[in-house]
Amino acid sequence: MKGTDMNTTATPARYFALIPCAGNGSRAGTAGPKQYERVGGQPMVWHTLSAFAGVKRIARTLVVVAPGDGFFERNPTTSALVVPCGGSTRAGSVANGLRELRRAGAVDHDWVLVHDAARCLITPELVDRLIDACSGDEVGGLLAHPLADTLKIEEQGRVVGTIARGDKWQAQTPQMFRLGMLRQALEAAGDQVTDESSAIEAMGLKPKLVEAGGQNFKVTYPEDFVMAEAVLRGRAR
Ligand SMILES: Nc1ccn([C@@H]2O[C@H](COP(=O)(O)OP(=O)(O)OP(=O)(O)O)[C@@H](O)[C@H]2O)c(=O)n1
Ligand SMILES: C[C@](O)(CO)[C@H](O)COP(=O)(O)O
Repeated sequence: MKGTDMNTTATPARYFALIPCAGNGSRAGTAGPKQYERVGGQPMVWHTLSAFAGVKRIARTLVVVAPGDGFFERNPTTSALVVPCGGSTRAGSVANGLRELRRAGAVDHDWVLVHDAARCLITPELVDRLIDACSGDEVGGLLAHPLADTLKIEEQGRVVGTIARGDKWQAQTPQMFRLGMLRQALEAAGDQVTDESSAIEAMGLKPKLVEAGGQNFKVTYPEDFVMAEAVLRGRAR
């Protein structure tokens, strides 16, 4: 499918945020899901949601949580739509969230910005940068950062090769695509793809890379909490 197929409708496209928040954070070593751990005095996902609440162009934010997750019932402080439709993989959670967005009134030519709950250092400025860079684009795109380290190939604990890094970028989120195109791409790609861009690439399309710096990292390992705290403390000064 070509991106232009999605542009032929009379109503202007709106922007929706979809936050996959249904993981359990096994690599983080926390007692519960890492997105609810406190960072900078608040549950991590609060920072994520308040960044999106600060973006005027976002019509609605939908948060995908795991079935049975009671966090938002116990802490009802967000205007986002929270739906317990999480899947067993991130891609499954995103696909289910897209279905819920349609139920909430989004249509195929609307843009969806998919963003990890665990990328809590996102800012309204970065979200706006992505929207500005991609809303005139046929395909869409993602925030990303050029790789700074040399990349090694490992076999049994030893280096067997080095990969040239000049054209390598670290994919971040949000990743922004038309709802209809993304739904089709994920359906075709299956639920093992690790980001939306991979599914779109598998359709032969080339998402746009939008430089976002290194602070928008995903809190994945225990030490990432310390770094996230430090960044938030620096911003509060
Ligand atoms: N079945 C899943 C798995 C992940 N996620 C969400 O996708 C984002 C990125 O995933 P990741 O960092 O891998 O989170 P977890 O799956 O929670 O972590 P881990 O892989 O260490 O278990 C997170 O916000 C997570 O909550 C989701 O919505 N549904
Ligand atoms: C979507 C993502 O954050 C882009 O870097 C990443 O692919 C998520 O991967 P994970 O396997 O869920 O950690």
